[in-house]
Amino acid sequence: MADQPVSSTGLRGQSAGSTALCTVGKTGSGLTYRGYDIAELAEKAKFEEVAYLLLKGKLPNQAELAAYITRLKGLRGLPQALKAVLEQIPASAHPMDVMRTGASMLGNLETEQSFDEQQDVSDRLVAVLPSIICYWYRYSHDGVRIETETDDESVGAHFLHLLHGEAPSELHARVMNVSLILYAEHEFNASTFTARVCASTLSDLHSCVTGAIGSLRGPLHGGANEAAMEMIENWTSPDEAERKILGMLERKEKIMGFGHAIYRESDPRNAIIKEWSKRLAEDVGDSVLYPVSERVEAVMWREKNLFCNADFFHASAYHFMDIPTKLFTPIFVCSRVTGWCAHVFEQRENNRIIRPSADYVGPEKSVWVPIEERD
Ligand SMILES: CC(=O)SCCNC(=O)CCNC(=O)[C@H](O)C(C)(C)COP(=O)(O)OP(=O)(O)OC[C@H]1O[C@@H](n2cnc3c(N)ncnc32)[C@H](O)[C@@H]1OP(=O)(O)O
Ligand SMILES: O=C([O-])CC(=O)C(=O)O
Repeated sequence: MADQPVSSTGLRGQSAGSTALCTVGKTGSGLTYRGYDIAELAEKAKFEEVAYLLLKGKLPNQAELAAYITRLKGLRGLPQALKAVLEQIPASAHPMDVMRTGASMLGNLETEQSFDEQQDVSDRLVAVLPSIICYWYRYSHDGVRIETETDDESVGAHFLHLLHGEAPSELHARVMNVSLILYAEHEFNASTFTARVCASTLSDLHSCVTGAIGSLRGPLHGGANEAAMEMIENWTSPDEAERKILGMLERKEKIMGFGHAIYRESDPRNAIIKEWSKRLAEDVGDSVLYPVSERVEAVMWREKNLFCNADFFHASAYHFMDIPTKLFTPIFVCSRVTGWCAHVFEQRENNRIIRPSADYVGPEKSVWVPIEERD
């Protein structure tokens, strides 16, 4: 890569295929799912409606949505063999590794036998991923074997119910709904591209999703919401936050939750989750974390013209709902699985194996040296 201009590394700015699912940054800061603006979806839709839109190709009518919600509710149970695997994973494991193992194990137990089953497999994944992470978390941390088949109407409420052992407040269920909508889909981001590359070999859906979870785990992608929380929770006042951020910038450290590969002006998801974070801060009587987060946002803009991406205010929002930091990125998985699966369907519909070329920068010709003569 040494001779490549920085602007073209990481495939930046190059089209790697087409999609009818999503536009990102088309006017510098916009985001649409199948043509619907993210702000409208976050205000008016249920996450399950958005999942339907992405996976089935159109918004459901009332009867279709009711049937879809009932269907998802019926798919929340965990097979005994999967519970047994989850019970083996220590409390010290990273929950994203648990998600990866959970998705992979499910692929052993409920293997996608043909692409005709892809809708069923994706519905099952949407319904069961919250059960997987919460079953492991409650077993490994609290020693309880929870019943994952709740009657909650939404994926978000189901998640919070399993995590906290009681149905969530209306406010928390609402914020989870918005959060899951915001995270559902984002064109050719790293994890989705991973899923599409895997799909392009005609592999199964569980393999595509398992690979995508691995890509989402990193702090430059989905892992940034956890990394942002680990940073801001150390600061007890906006002034301290400002001093620390200036120091980090001086040392050329990356500030997690800021910047974006595609957006140039702002990430449209930020204003939405920020507003909900503010509502939650008021609800819990916070006078530190939200003001600290706002100051970090202001300093980053003033110093570097860098804006918050979707992850930054998700950190405080999730924290205010009493969600342990290490479960932040798994929630992202519970949402993005809809986008991943929809992209796999799209890839399969018009497939050619994804196989780019590389610019070779190694030695021209190497001379073989017998092993006993090597230094
Ligand atoms: C849901 C999501 O996945 S959103 C992304 C979540 N990830 C993060 O929040 C991690 C922090 N952010 C970053 O690392 C980057 O902004 C990325 C990975 C998101 C995008 O990377 P790139 O496309 O390479 O960023 P971009 O080309 O815009 O960077 C321009 C400059 O800003 C700097 N920069 C970008 N983001 C940051 C940041 N968060 N903190 C400090 N400096 C930054 C870069 O180092 C680069 O500086 P340079 O020109 O001196 O090398
Ligand atoms: O698009 C990206 O590169 C990262 C991102 O914001 C997402 O996946 O939601």
